[in-house]
Amino acid sequence: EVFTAMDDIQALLGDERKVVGVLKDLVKAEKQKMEFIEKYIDDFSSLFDQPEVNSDKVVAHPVNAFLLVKHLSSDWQRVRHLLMTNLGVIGVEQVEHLRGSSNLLGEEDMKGAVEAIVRLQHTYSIDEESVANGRMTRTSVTSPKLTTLDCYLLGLNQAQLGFHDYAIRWLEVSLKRFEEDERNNQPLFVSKANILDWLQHSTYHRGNVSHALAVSEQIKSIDPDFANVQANIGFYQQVLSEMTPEAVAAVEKADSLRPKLAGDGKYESLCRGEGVLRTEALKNQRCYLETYGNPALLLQPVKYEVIHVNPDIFMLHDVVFDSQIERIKAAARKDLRRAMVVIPGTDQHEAARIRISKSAFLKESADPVIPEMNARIGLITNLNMEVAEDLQIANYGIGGHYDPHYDHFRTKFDINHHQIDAKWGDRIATFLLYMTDVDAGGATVFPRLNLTLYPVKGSAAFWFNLHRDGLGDENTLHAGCPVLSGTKWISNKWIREKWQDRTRPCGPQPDSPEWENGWPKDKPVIE
Ligand SMILES: O=C(O)CCC(=O)C(=O)O
Ligand SMILES: [Fe+2]
Repeated sequence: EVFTAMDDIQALLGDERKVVGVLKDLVKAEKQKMEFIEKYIDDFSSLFDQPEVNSDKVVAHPVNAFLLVKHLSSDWQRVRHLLMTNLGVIGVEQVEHLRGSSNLLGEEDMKGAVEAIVRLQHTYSIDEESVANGRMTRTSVTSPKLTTLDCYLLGLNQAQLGFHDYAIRWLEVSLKRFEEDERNNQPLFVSKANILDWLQHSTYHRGNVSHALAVSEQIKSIDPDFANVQANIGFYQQVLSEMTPEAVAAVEKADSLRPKLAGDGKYESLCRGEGVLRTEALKNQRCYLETYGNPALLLQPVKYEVIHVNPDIFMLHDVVFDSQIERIKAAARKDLRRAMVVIPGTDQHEAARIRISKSAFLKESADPVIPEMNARIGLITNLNMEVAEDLQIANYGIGGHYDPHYDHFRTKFDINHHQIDAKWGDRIATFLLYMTDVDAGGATVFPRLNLTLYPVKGSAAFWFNLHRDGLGDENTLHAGCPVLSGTKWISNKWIREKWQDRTRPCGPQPDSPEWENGWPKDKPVIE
């Protein structure tokens, strides 16, 4: 896996500001060029296009003769030079030099960005008008109102990705904006027939042949020569002639009920904040201070917030310094940037670079901050770090998310999972450090427990994946919600099963013996 995501976009931005500067100069130069040529034309006209004056008489005037000679000699030389200088070519060279080959984004990147918008609309139930009007999020960062062409491109890319219901919604917005532009005499950068063409395509894919036919006929009335319009009409007529009127009516009815925008799964609803922050039973008791009797923690005990009991889930607060987080990020960037260079000997680069999330495991040798972190995690979880995996760093890109999953390998259906090595065993616990606050979205959710954990920079989610008898706890199913706005950086430490008996005794009972009435024994509540 490669590491790019938001960081990569930041890098693109710097170069792009220079590119825009170059283009501005270019437009200015091109305007001056055109102004001179226009003046060249006007000079001639003002000299000779005098009504009721004979051209012969005009050139008999010495000044006019001079002006005509000037027009044909020195002025022409200047115009000739301007016409021969192709500012466009110069501009292209400058821009491509500034961007460098690694900053060329392609179709895949476009698809990635479009897919992210679809996922965010779906997860957070955001309609396209809100997106198109710059009201996608309620954060301080806004987006501009989208143009007809923007909406059209979103629609056609969604159609190409097979999200036909979303495509239709976006193409309809595009159509509305097109008609507005037309009424207001605004320049049109896409034709109505093109918008309708993708609309008929997606409409057909949703099964509504009669409507696809109607849209195609509309295209034909605008432009009878539009590519494939005649063939499509013939095809749809053919398909319809083979359908019973009841079947046609049924699809029309089904299609007229626009699909629900919001994902109705538990995962999506928790991402939208429809869950709880901790179990009901823990409403009045939240935190205790933990030292594990360890002198190293006496001066600064760890603030354990109890989120859930069986499976045991905690939020640990203020576990690292911001300066440590910055060092971890820097170490990850250094390690991961190598993966995103152009593939040698080709002009290809990693596809879809702004998509989803990227991650990497960092060895202790990567940077002194890594062993420092590992030791700190051992101290505050009281678990043995000799049997833990390397620290994993992840950065989520636009719409980046992680579908519901277990961190453990062993299930009751697969007790000999190949990833459980004999020496270390399964992943007994997960320590998930949030290295950023997230503006909107990006929560960690537990669908079976109705829980939503919001990322807080410097806090860590910490939970046990295994029952005391060693079996994976299915209630630990969890997911990372799509990032709606902002950046999400996390570190994961997966701690293995072996040698953890001292602090996490195993036994025949699946659940924790240290708990009493939903609270850890002997821990005074603090607020
Ligand atoms: O991003 C999150 O909040 C969850 C990540 C996760 O579950 C994982 O990386 O295994
Ligand atoms: Fe996970």
